[in-house]
Amino acid sequence: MSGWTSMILAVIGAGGVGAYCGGMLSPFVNEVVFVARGEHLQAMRRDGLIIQSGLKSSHFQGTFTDDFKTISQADLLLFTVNSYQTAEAAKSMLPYVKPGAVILTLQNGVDNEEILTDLFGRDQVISGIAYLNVKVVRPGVISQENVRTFVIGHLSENTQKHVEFWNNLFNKAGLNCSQSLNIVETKWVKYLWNVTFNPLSALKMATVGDIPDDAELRRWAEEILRETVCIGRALGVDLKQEAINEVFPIGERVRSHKPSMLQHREQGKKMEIESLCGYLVRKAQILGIEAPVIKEMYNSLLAIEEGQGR
Ligand SMILES: NC(=O)C1=CN([C@@H]2O[C@H](COP(=O)(O)OP(=O)(O)OC[C@H]3O[C@@H](n4cnc5c(N)ncnc54)[C@H](OP(=O)(O)O)[C@@H]3O)[C@@H](O)[C@H]2O)C=CC1
Ligand SMILES: CC(C)(CO)C(=O)C(=O)O
Repeated sequence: MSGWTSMILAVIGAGGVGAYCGGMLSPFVNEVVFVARGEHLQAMRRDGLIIQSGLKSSHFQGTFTDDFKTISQADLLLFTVNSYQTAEAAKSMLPYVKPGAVILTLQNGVDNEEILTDLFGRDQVISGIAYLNVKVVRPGVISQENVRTFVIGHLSENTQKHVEFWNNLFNKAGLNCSQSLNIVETKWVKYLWNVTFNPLSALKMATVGDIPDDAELRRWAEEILRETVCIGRALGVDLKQEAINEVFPIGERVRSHKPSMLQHREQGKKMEIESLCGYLVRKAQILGIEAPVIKEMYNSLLAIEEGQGR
């Protein structure tokens, strides 16, 4: 791969995570194409992208578009749509991704990689985790608070050089990034946490700290964790006991946090139910594993979303 400064970066889904990363990376590449839509796109076209971080507000320019043809010259593609949008966005970009371009997904969940590699092959996709707290506060404006840490890794050894490239680019832009030699396992460790806390918090409108404080909610969370570990291990993921033991202590450190699923419910937005619960329900069924609590979460959350008119 040539130097960063000659590279074109396309952000597929320039909402919170995508626009934040695209903006931060923009001084270090030749051009950034931000793929977005709706009012958020209109605002960025009119006023550029604004990122608010603490008291600082920064302004970024780029190509703002909803036309996937515009990504055809991109060398690097950052894939940051919500997981329920993955299949549709990936199919829309498929005809325009040039040979040799590398796609990095920073989405939550563990099912997006499967969809992307089915379409693009394992040598064109790498995976990562964003430990971030960003959101679109109003069209064209992203807020970022506290952490900004990333871990990325290959899905095929042939792409390790691309991982090193992205890792250097992120660090150059001040986005603390490290590499994992087993990104699937690293993603599952974050997934264990998300599955334990997000669905329950959305269902009960509870903060992270409310869950261990209530005996019944804690018992459910423990069951969800146990079922998820069972499914993960049956899928061949080496989930270590130390990582499992850390799930509740991490929850204690972020007691007042409202997981993204709860935030989405409160805002009347679609929740990542399929990626967090549906995926596990389907895998459990294929593997012949009992997962009654996850199944219950899944059905209850779908009913809530249905009730919201979706
Ligand atoms: N926000 C955070 O702090 C973190 C989020 N994540 C994960 O990152 C992923 C993205 O989250 P986040 O950035 O918050 O989500 P956002 O909803 O803010 O961003 C996704 C963006 O992609 C756009 N989009 C989706 N499909 C298309 C399409 N076909 N064409 C054009 N634009 C499209 C959406 O538009 P529209 O709104 O119109 O659908 C939206 O603007 C999720 O998996 C999330 O769990 C991970 C860590 C932290
Ligand atoms: C890590 C954390 C808590 C960051 O918001 C998250 O992934 C979520 O809320 O879904």
